Amino acid sequence: MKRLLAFHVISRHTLRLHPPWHRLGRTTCLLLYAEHWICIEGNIASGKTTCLEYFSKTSNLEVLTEPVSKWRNIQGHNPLALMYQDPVRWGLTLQTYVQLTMLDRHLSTMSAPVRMMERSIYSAKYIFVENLYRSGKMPEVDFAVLSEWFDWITSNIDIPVDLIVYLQTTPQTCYERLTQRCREEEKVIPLEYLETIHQLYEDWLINQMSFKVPAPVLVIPANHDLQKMLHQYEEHRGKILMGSK
Ligand SMILES: Nc1ncnc2c1ncn2[C@@H]1O[C@H](COP(=O)(O)OP(=O)(O)O)[C@@H](O)[C@H]1O
Ligand SMILES: Nc1ccn([C@H]2C[C@H](O)[C@@H](COP(=O)(O)O)O2)c(=O)n1
Repeated sequence: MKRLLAFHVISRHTLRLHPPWHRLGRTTCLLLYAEHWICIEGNIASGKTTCLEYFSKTSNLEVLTEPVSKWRNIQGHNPLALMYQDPVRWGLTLQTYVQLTMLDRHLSTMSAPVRMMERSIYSAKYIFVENLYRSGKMPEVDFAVLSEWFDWITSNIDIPVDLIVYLQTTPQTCYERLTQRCREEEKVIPLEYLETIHQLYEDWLINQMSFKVPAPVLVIPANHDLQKMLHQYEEHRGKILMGSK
């Protein structure tokens, strides 16, 4: 359901940001200005950033990429690399920081009525933390601390999501794209890791049998080459951006 931004509109000066609207009455403006929050979800290297880049050219749309650069450099430390080197020791460190930075993304001031965000605080917990814990690489006490933090955040803070776009790939496709992208920290990732992440995503968003899904899910098959992917994004543009059929 869309939220009407009565107080948002006034406090964030969005009337000033969208000049043509100042000619309408305030009530009309408030009724017109509804937020639409989209989260792009998918396995590692499934094409999320590429999808966001494509939609970033759309007017009245704000794109929020995952804060990976922060995860690779916090005051000179690289918790992403540390986590891949020794997940038992550094999993909690990375995931605590991921949770904080994703929350910060969710709560950042909106500059456009439609917001497209890469992943979410939900997938951080339901996919990556869950994976560390289930694979025996996160001690129970670390998992308990992260879970209490997550439960507190999601029960006390409104984190709006209207649509989840799931880029559905095979783990093999992701493995090939990840190898081609060649991010230094990820060179240690085996195909089996991507298979586990894939299964967690499928259980969450397709089978809907693991965790609560916070919004309707639009599945886009994403094994295709770039040209076909862009074509699909165009085909689904209305559904993605406005939630229309
Ligand atoms: N449809 C596609 N076909 C082939 N390569 C792709 C496609 N989409 C993205 N890539 C490439 O795959 C790599 C991972 O894509 P990226 O968008 O960074 O994934 P993510 O953000 O999901 O990790 C990048 O090198 C990107 O250029
Ligand atoms: N909660 C998370 C989120 C992401 N990661 C890792 C996975 C990748 O190595 C990297 C960025 O992911 P991408 O955008 O390329 O899919 O961060 C994690 O470990 N925990």
